[in-house]
Amino acid sequence: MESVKGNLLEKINSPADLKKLSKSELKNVCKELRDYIIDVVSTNPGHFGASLGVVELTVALHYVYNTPYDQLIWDVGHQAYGHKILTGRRDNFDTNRKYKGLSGFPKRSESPYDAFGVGHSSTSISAALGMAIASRIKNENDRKVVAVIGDGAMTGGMAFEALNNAGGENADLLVILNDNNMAIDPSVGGLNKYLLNISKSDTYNRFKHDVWEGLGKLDGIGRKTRAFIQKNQHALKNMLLKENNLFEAFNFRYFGPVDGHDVQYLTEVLEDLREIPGPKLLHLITQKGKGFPFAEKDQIKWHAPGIFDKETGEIHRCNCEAEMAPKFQNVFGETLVELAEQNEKIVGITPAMPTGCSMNQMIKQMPHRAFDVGIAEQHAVTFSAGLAAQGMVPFCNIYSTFMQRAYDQVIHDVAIQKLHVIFCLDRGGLVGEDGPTHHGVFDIAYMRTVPNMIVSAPMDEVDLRNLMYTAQLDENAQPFSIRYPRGCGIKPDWKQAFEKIEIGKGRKISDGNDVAILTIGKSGIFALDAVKSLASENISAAHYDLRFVKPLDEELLTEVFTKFDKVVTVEDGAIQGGFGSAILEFMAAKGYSARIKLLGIPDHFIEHGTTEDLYKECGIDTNGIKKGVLDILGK
Ligand SMILES: Cc1ncc(C[n+]2csc(CCOP(=O)(O)OP(=O)(O)O)c2C)c(N)n1
Ligand SMILES: CC(=O)[C@@H](O)[C@H](O)COP(=O)(O)O
Ligand SMILES: [Mg+2]
Repeated sequence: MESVKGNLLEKINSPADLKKLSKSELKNVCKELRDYIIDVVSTNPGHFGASLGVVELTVALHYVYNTPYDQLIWDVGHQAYGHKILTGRRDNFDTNRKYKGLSGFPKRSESPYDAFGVGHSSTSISAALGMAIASRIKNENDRKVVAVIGDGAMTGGMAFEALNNAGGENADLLVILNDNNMAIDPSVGGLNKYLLNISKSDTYNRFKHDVWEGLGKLDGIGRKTRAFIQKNQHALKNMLLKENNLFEAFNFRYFGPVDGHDVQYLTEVLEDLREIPGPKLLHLITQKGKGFPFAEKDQIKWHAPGIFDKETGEIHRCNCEAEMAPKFQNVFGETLVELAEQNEKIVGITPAMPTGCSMNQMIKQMPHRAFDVGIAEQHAVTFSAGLAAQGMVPFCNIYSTFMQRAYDQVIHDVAIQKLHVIFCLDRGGLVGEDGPTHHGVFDIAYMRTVPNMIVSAPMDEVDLRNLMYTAQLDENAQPFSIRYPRGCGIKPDWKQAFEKIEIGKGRKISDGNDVAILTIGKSGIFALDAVKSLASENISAAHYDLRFVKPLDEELLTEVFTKFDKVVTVEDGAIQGGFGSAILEFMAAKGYSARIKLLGIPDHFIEHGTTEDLYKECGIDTNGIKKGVLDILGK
């Protein structure tokens, strides 16, 4: 447990303690809080740069607002470590993201200060509006609600749906746009250009700053005049900027841009804004990684760096890379470039995860054929459909969990029209410390129900490459999904010549007589070891890697159900409607009868922890598979 340095933070067990301090002490609180976040995250890895960027905002918000009565919603929530530390979780913050420890994101069940559970982007304004309207209905007129949303999250369509509705309702809420010109990678799109223009517009800012500073020197009258300016600043801005402010077009009063690292100034601004009714947007300019030079300098790497040395900035590499087994994402990234070099119709699309999915390689080498569309999964899918409708072959890479956002677009815009879009669902399966908001465990079920969709999952990196190669062939011009896990595979020698895979074809990995183990995707790797362990107990288990969930390899399954009357299926995915369900459907349709055990994710949300902890909890690791076989054999 890292010890808190300095004597202010160690006395803050809730925002009530913070409020006892004078404004002049807040700067020191920020320093201690920032140092504590650096200390803990350097040894207990998690999201990093984002929390450092909102230290001052976090202190100012809990100083001015009456949390938890006033409600504070953090968009995505990866920047809420300071919020957690100030709201009674300082002493157990070292359990952040650990199995049975604190969640890495705000979570209603964890604290009354966590007004809304987050993890997926762009939800905060909608949730805040719901709370504001509820307060209005309940006549809780003194209750305030604040949504803190980043410039990246603001590119999510849902944010604009909420702005529109909030403006129409004339709801009393404050949206704080935390603009650091970064998502995980640099922010993209027209909104980014617009925000840069506002932030850099000298005319307005110079006037604003000079007048504001001048007024600051006059206490009483200064405050009142400042409040007057704030109340009427949109007219002032229009006059000076002679342009309609995007947010005011949604009937929001726009305030800013304001320095997000001046805690005293921020506190005063928030005190004024708290008393102004109606929809308001405060535009803050912050720096991701603020106060930690390595993170300020390389904001992408320090979004979630892993374990690091806080003195030298050296980041420890994850084990698998040390063992030279590549990450699945890197195999995807390199293979995509290789295929694009030989097929000029190939284009790449990622909704704001170029580094996360390794499409940054294609973006760098072929900038006219690879697109980061912002945090906009629904748009990414239909943008891909448009590309395919004109003969391109889009590789649309979306994390399995984030693809949940775009399910209708997959059906309505791609599958019904049977367009040749290749969905690469990275992070398929349990992802570990990000927990239930990020586990990609529903994609097998949700993709296999879609007509015209080919659903596949490689067991290793060689098969990932060959599935990608197969998917882009003209003969397979239809919707195609390939799901693969976070982290590393098992094949250091993965870079082999492409081999076409027959659609729907699975493979027998090893023969056996007592039981058949059927796996899909990375679960097959655990089955390899389970078969060996069972053999040492004289149990002969056959292992089949089905490779496709749809279409199923009916020839292989006929062999299985002809030979075996005991079958175990394994998937890193929801059992309900998943791979095992597909096998049951096959059995029923063909009239086979066998004892069958389905191993996978049970019908509840799996919390956070290491993937080892979680695979064990779900019984889909080597020991879990072995136990499943022993159970079905009655041993
Ligand atoms: C729907 C969805 N898509 C993608 C992500 C992955 N993601 C997490 S944080 C982030 C960038 C957020 O940028 P911003 O809102 O500006 O916050 P910052 O990190 O700059 O503080 C992304 C793309 C997500 N959490 N949710
Ligand atoms: C907060 C968020 O949604 C992303 O930062 C996500 O945690 C990235 O996941 P990976 O670390 O698997 O890329
Ligand atoms: Mg940002």
